[in-house]
Amino acid sequence: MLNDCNSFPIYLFFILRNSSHALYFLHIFTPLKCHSLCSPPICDICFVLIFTHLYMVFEFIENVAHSLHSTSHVEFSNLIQVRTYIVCSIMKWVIIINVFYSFTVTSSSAVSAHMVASVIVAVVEGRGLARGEIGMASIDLKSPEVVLSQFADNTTYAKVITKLKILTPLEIIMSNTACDTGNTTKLFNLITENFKNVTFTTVQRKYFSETKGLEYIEQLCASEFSTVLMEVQSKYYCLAAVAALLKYVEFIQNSVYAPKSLKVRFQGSEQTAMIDSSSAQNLELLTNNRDSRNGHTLFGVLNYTKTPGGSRRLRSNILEPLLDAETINTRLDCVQELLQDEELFFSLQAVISRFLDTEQLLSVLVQIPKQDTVKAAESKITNLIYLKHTLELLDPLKAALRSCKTSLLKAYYNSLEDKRFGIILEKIKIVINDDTRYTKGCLNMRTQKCYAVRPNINEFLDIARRTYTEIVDDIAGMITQLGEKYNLPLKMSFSSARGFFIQMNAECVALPNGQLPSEFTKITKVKNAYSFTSADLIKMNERCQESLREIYHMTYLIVCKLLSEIYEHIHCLYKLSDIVSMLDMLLSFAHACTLSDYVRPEFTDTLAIKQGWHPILEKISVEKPVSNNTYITEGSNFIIITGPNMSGKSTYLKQIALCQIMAQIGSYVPAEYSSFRIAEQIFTRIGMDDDIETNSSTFMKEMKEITYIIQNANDRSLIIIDELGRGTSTEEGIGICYSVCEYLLNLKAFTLFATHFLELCHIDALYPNVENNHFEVHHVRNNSGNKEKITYTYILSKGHTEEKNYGLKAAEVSSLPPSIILDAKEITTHIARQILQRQRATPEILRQRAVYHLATRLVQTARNSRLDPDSLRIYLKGLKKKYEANCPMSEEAQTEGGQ
Ligand SMILES: Nc1ncnc2c1ncn2[C@@H]1O[C@H](COP(=O)(O)OP(=O)(O)OP(=O)(O)O)[C@@H](O)[C@H]1O
Repeated sequence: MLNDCNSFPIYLFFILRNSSHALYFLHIFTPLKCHSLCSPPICDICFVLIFTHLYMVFEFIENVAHSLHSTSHVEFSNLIQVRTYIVCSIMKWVIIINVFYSFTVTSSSAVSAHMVASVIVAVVEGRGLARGEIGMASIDLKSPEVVLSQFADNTTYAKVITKLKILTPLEIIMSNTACDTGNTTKLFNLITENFKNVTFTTVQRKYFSETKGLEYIEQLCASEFSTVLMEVQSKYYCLAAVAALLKYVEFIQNSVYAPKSLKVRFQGSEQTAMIDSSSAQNLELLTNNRDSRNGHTLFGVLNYTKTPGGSRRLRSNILEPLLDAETINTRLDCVQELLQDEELFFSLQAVISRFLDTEQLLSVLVQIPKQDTVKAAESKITNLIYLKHTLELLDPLKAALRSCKTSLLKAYYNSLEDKRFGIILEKIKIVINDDTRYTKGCLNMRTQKCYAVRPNINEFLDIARRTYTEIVDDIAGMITQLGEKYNLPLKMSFSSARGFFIQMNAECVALPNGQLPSEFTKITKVKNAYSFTSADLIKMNERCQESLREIYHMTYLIVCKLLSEIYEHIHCLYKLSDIVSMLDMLLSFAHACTLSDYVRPEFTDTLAIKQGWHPILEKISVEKPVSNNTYITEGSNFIIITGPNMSGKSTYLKQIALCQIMAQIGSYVPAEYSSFRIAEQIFTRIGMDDDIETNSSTFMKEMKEITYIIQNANDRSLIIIDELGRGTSTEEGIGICYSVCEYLLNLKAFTLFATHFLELCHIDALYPNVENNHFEVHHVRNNSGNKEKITYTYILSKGHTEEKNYGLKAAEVSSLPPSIILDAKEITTHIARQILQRQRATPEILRQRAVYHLATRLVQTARNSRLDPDSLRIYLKGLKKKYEANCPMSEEAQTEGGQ
């Protein structure tokens, strides 16, 4: 039964006296992690509790040691005693520092706290002939939305892995048949390999039942989203997955979802652009390759969101940009209006920043706990206060949106006119006090919860509250008396861990013997502030807790009744959370634009960027990056980019992909002008400089990535390839690059291909749709005139680079010893001479090559033109045969030319 913080039985409270002991106990004696909202292996609360307990133990020993010294006249120089005293003091401080550190870390990462994984995914694969057919269902524990998907995947299971990486799951569930002893499926192996840090759970195959899945959806799906039933009725695998998922979530959360309360959505892979996980990593969309903590990512550039929902939405949009130009333009219209109307921007931002996590709120509201624990009661009351707070923000939100002009903002305004919001608020106001509101600080919130329900609704509640008030007053009175007794400036304080305690500023107080009166216990001192308690105060705290538990229990019953009355209207909150997160994201886009001169993108058949720059580089560097132009059309859809090392090739390639993603999520773009063709997939193959793998595995990684691109690319893809073939020998590298290029040239995908193999540049002679571009560098001789220095312009120009041996030049700039560079130069010249000799050919071979290249080019032109390709091919084949009959090709030319 003890499987998580949320679900441990209530009797533990009594056995262990209070919840903190219970949590502590639970974490020590159960190896399972918390499933609620804390991350494995132990949640922050329990971490602090354990340290608090350790602290108390050491404090006790320290006090004993100290009192021995003062009372029994034992020499303090007694070695054991001194040691005990010192060790305990040190341990005490270590604990304080650790707890302090844990809080600092928690607060510093508060911005990203909502990014902590909270998604559980169930995956199932078809068997026999249906192998490769994948069903997936996921639920975010912070949001009551179930997302289903079903698709066919190939043997590399790239789609499943990509989808899972986008979801960043906390836990993955699969059927136990996927890993029968000694007989694991390929999908199982791939998932466990790729998600090493994710908890993996297998459940019996019988729970993957499509009939049960359909029943679940019929029961739980809110009527507004019930059309999903039509979509998924015959999608057996996603139904099977959702059955196992919901059963499992109910089990771990120890609660069931209220009927007709969940949003259920089917997500086909065709609505959003696909970005595979390694491309997302290469492009530094969410994590920076050098430092996973810093915000030098596309997310970091665009994230000025104020709510957790807004930030989650931005994250998911970056990973899955939109495909529909109309929807994107609707978003862009909003961003434009926000940029033009400053008042609208600031008033909207002010309201949005006051919203709490609406999705999480909904998620808790639609769950019915299986056991009525104090924690469950407290959480329901808190959430009702949050709900009131959220609904009270609707009027200011509507006021901010009232004068807006764009269709999306107007639609949002109209959605907020939904009468159900008013009905819910009215019902809440009948039961809950008008001045009950969400406030910061645990004592404030405790008071709000305690007095939330109006008086005269339940007379026992009123009596309990009076008792509670009297105890709190008694505590305050007792502390004042203690202050007067000892003539000390004592203050009453409260923390959720300690309850009420006493604080004193020691700055202007001279303590007799430098010590507090012996009546005070559990003394801690941080800077100049003493915190302590007394035996009486501890007793009063317990009485206070007791009466609070009663209050919570009675309030909970009233709140549950109220919630049962408003459940039927609660689905309008899905709409609200959608509106809030979307507005937050659009405001964030507008905010990013105000910090840098971005431009509104257009959507055409051409990728044209005038003076575009890299958005992340701009954030990192002091100076604005050098901007460049890009022009890719169907007629010239394959750009080869050359240039010396460090000239800016990779940066340029990434910049284009980032601009494309920004445009497709509805953001403005870092450029003077930009037009994009909607990309259905964005693929990148970019070598990582800090790859610690061996050369051979780097090569295998390259091959895997390129295979993935070849298998999945289509005419509407954007493909970025940087330094392919660098993990093997030059000849083989060129060979691989050449054949990959030829394959990709058959597609109308927009491809940018950066390479150091200058031999590839000649491919433009065969394919008219290939264009060569290069990065210019300048050579400057130093004062003595014998050493050359390269200056990088980062400017892209037409044609391929004329630079030779730039690797050697780059090496010269580095700290490689001059003798080695001299050797390298000699060897390079020798090899180059040998290659030249091998390449020398007779005039006849040269003539035949030229004719053959012409024929191939004609075929290519025919392929790219809109003429009837079959008749043209027959005509050209005839021509070729005729030519071969009259003038047979040499063996060399034939092998080179292929068919
Ligand atoms: N447009 C730019 N404006 C300013 N600085 C730039 C620009 N492009 C690149 N740089 C700087 O130059 C450095 C090297 O760029 P990059 O890695 O793109 O070169 P590269 O040609 O791909 O090098 P290599 O061939 O060795 O991989 C970057 O880290 C960046 O600091």
